[in-house]
Amino acid sequence: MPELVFFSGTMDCGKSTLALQIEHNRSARGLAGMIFTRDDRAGEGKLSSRLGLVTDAVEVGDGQDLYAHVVDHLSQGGRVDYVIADEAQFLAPDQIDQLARVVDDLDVDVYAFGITTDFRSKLFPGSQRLVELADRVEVLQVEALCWCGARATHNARTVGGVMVVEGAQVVVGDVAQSPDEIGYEVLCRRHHRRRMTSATARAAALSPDVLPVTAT
Ligand SMILES: Nc1ncnc2c1ncn2[C@@H]1O[C@H](COP(=O)(O)OP(=O)(O)O)[C@@H](O)[C@H]1O
Ligand SMILES: Cc1cn([C@H]2C[C@H](O)[C@@H](COP(=O)(O)O)O2)c(=O)[nH]c1=O
Repeated sequence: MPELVFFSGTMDCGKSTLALQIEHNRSARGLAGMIFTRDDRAGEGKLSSRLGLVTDAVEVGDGQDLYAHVVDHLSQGGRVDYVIADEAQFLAPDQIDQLARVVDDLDVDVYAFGITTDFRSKLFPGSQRLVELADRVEVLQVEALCWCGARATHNARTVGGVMVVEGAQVVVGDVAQSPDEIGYEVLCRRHHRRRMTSATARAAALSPDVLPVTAT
């Protein structure tokens, strides 16, 4: 049975790498994929991984009907054996419904990849719809780690290394940005709740308040 699978995790846990591996293994066996993405860091119409691999993809626009896009391709004599949708958190809920329709009405597997929650730990609307509709939600096996060594489960947005909680839901960016840019850091829940990033933890450790007191 074809499936809608949602591969989810924090930023930087290997989702795009897995998407590219699925694409590689299937295309190596002569299968034809339709690859969708939206707002990848590498630029328009790209699906990229931090391991350096990149492939071309269809850049999804506002209001674009993904089911109609696949049907158009098929009706022009193209083949679609599977669909990959990266950065799926940026898709609209309607577009997730269209991907589910691709599975149900066209008998095509759809593999969607994305982060579940934003920097405020709120669900992205597209990810919420995926959780609601997917046949399976798969959490990636390679765990990203918080600075404390615990499994990272949350995405923090940072400015100058300090976690911020105000701002637009969508700001394309990366982990390990230069200090003056908006960046992201993955954290465990405990440190996300305490807004403690690696930089603020380091600063706290160096603060005289927490240095051992020596008798003079
Ligand atoms: N230099 C490196 N050597 C080995 N693995 C790396 C290197 N850089 C990144 N990675 C791996 O790539 C993962 C990020 O992959 P990517 O597909 O870009 O993540 P995502 O799409 O989930 O944000 C990291 O968690 C790490 O495992
Ligand atoms: C937490 C969060 C992230 N984003 C953006 C930042 C990146 O461009 C992508 C995630 O990409 P990745 O391949 O999973 O690293 O999402 C955002 O716009 N808003 C957020 O709250």
